[in-house]
Amino acid sequence: MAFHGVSLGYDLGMPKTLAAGLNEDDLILKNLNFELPAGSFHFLTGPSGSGKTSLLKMIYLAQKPTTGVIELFGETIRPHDRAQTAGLRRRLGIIFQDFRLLEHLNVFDNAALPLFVHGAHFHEYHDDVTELLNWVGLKNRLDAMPNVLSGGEKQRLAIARAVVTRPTLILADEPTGNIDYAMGLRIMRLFIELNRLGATVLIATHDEGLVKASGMPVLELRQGQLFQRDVSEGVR
Ligand SMILES: Nc1ncnc2c1ncn2[C@@H]1O[C@H](COP(=O)(O)OP(=O)(O)OP(=O)(O)O)[C@@H](O)[C@H]1O
Repeated sequence: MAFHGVSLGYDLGMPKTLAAGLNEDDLILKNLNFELPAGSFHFLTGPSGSGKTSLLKMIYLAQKPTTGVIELFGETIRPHDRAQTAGLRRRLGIIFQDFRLLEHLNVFDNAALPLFVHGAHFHEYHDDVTELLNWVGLKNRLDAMPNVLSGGEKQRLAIARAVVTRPTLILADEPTGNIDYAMGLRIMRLFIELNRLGATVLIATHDEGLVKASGMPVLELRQGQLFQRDVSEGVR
């Protein structure tokens, strides 16, 4: 995954276009050039409003950059190429800040949905989905509907659903925002394990405690620029 000269500005909720007249001060993200090597693990930090969600959205192809080019899995993203978008998205696991669970499906079916959509059969994914839900502490909630779950339980379900397909790239937006520290550490261990198995991981977070405890490198957004911060302390 790589950004080449990527900038982003918003205009009335829509990404600004060059034709609208680019003013450097209007840009949320300014001329970003960086690469996330395959198999790497990074946190993405920065003050509220610094553009973390916007940056993730561009990677998962929900937001077109104002300028520049993004490469995903070795392909240059063509924003209007729907077939390409669908193909690339299949390799992504996304944990949204607002969970995006399906209210009419129970916990098990929400977690299994990406596999079901890919044509897998219940007997093929039953054990895997159950084990994953056990890992995120939802083993006793398999039949519960999303509307009775706590914020933390919804978040853990969203995490399970995002990683159930063993995606090539995992993007998470504040994945531990609603859960306690001990469960946050457990979730981090899950991400680290998936990373060890080959997934590239990028996690936007405000949680400096978890960042330090994980000891993984940090990309920090400040005033539209991206800085690399190495975290030497911490336990893996
Ligand atoms: N669709 C949009 N239209 C206009 N402005 C937007 C839009 N989305 C985000 N913004 C603005 O872009 C800036 C960056 O927002 P973004 O949500 O990317 O930041 P963030 O770092 O993820 O913030 P937080 O940590 O609070 O979630 C903010 O000033 C926000 O108001």
